[in-house]
Amino acid sequence: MTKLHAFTVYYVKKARNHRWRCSDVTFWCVDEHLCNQWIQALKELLEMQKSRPKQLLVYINPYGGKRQGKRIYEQKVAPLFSLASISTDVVITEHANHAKDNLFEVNIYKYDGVVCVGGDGMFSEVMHGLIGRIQKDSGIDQNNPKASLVQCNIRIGIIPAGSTDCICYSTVGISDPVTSALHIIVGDCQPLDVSSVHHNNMFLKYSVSLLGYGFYGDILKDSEKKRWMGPMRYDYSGFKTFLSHHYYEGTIAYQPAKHTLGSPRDKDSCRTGCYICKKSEQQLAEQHKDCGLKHEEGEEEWKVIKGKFLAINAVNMSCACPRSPKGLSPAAHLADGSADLILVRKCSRFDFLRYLVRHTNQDDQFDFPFVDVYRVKSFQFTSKLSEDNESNVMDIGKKRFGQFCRDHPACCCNIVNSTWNCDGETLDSSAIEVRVHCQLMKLFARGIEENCKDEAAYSQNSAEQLL
Ligand SMILES: CCCCCCCCCCCCC/C=C/[C@@H](O)[C@H](COP(=O)(O)O)NC(=O)CCCCCCCCCCCCCCC
Ligand SMILES: Nc1ncnc2c1ncn2[C@@H]1O[C@H](COP(=O)(O)OP(=O)(O)O)[C@@H](O)[C@H]1O
Ligand SMILES: [Ca+2]
Repeated sequence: MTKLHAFTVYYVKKARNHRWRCSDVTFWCVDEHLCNQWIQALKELLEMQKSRPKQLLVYINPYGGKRQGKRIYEQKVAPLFSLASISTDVVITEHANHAKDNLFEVNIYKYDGVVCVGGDGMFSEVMHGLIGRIQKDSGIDQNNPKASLVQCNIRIGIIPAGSTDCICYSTVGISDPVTSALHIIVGDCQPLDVSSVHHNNMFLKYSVSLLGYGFYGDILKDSEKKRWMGPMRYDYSGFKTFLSHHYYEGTIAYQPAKHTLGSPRDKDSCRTGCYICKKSEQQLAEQHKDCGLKHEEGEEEWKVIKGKFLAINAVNMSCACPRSPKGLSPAAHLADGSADLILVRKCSRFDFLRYLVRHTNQDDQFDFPFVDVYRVKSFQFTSKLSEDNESNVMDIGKKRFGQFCRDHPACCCNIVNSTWNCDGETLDSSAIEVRVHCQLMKLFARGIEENCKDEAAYSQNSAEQLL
């Protein structure tokens, strides 16, 4: 009988396992003026949310993971962005390094954030583009391993469409494109530690998830030849690498992270609004203030370990992913200015398997006599082979034996080098120097939220997050 007026509110609904969904509710009203007042008030409230992005630059890797990046973005993400009035410039990459190079050319400062659709490798590319561009614009030389890098305030959003998607999983709690899109829309912000990797005063790469030598380096190297297999390539190469059971000899020197409150053996992990990250960042800033710039990090205590290792893993975050929901170091922190250095010494195949299996269950993977874990702010690695080469102890017999071993990898010998797996990209050098830069960049995420047991709390919270 009477004409009804209406408006629809779209909001975030929290579902199980850290999944977010977009839901809507329509309000009806007979009074047109009242209806418009409500719409106006809601628009003004949204306008006040300054952390929400309005303009985004999007890079899509059409070949990542199961090659679904373009479809995922167009079908699941773009409609949400347009609902939230976010305007986008979309680049579908045509080759590796396209996104990275592009970030050095475009006016990045007009965007509120950069979104990458792909896996950890694609994220790494975008991160290198952004951090590299900011350093270039600020006149910082990335080749200087001691340079104090300029923080990047342009946030990166990850729409997972890759093979491992560990960075997304470890910062959101799930690899789900819709959940990640909603975190971008509500303007979440999660600072992230970044490690710089150098060799002989030459910048090689940045790393945020896994920097792995031995087991994970060998898996990556083998799996690159099997890209056609998609994400399965890692299981195939993982199995092969497990059987080959290579160990590598080398020396690690590290500086313990004294500013952090936590330890890698803690029972509690990094969660939204993490107190340990906040406190550790403050203490690090105070240390820097107290010591002034004259305090050289090189002067601080270094600990040295020599040995034969099946794997050397340095992680800036837990590295949780669907394959291992608790990750390589379950208590690692996203933004405490430290990395967890995990050393897995030579052991039997059976023991190594026991170690691997503990990544998938509740048992402690550090509780083995052949596994050590340290929280560090920097470390260096030199393989036995490069040490020998550098000191010119070139034994012809050893060289021949090295050749023999390359031809017969089943012999498990330790003469050849492995490669470093740096967030899913291989590094050219085996000798590296690594330094953690506290909170160098920011993501559109909020860390993993504490599991909410009470279902009612989900619906109560949901109303706060209007789109
Ligand atoms: C027996 C089962 C053991 C399962 C152990 C699983 C441990 C998984 C830890 C994964 C840490 C991942 C760290 C993240 C790395 C990514 O940055 C990086 C790049 O990702 P992107 O391709 O998306 O760009 N990904 C990777 O380097 C891949 C890591 C490979 C993980 C697969 C490991 C499978 C191991 C299978 C061993 C099988 C032993 C079987 C013995 C009978
Ligand atoms: N158009 C493209 N063609 C080929 N390689 C690309 C393209 N765009 C990005 N890449 C590269 O592909 C690599 C893997 O991408 P990623 O999205 O991480 O997929 P995956 O998780 O399957 O490894 C990255 O190193 C990236 O530089
Ligand atoms: Ca960290």
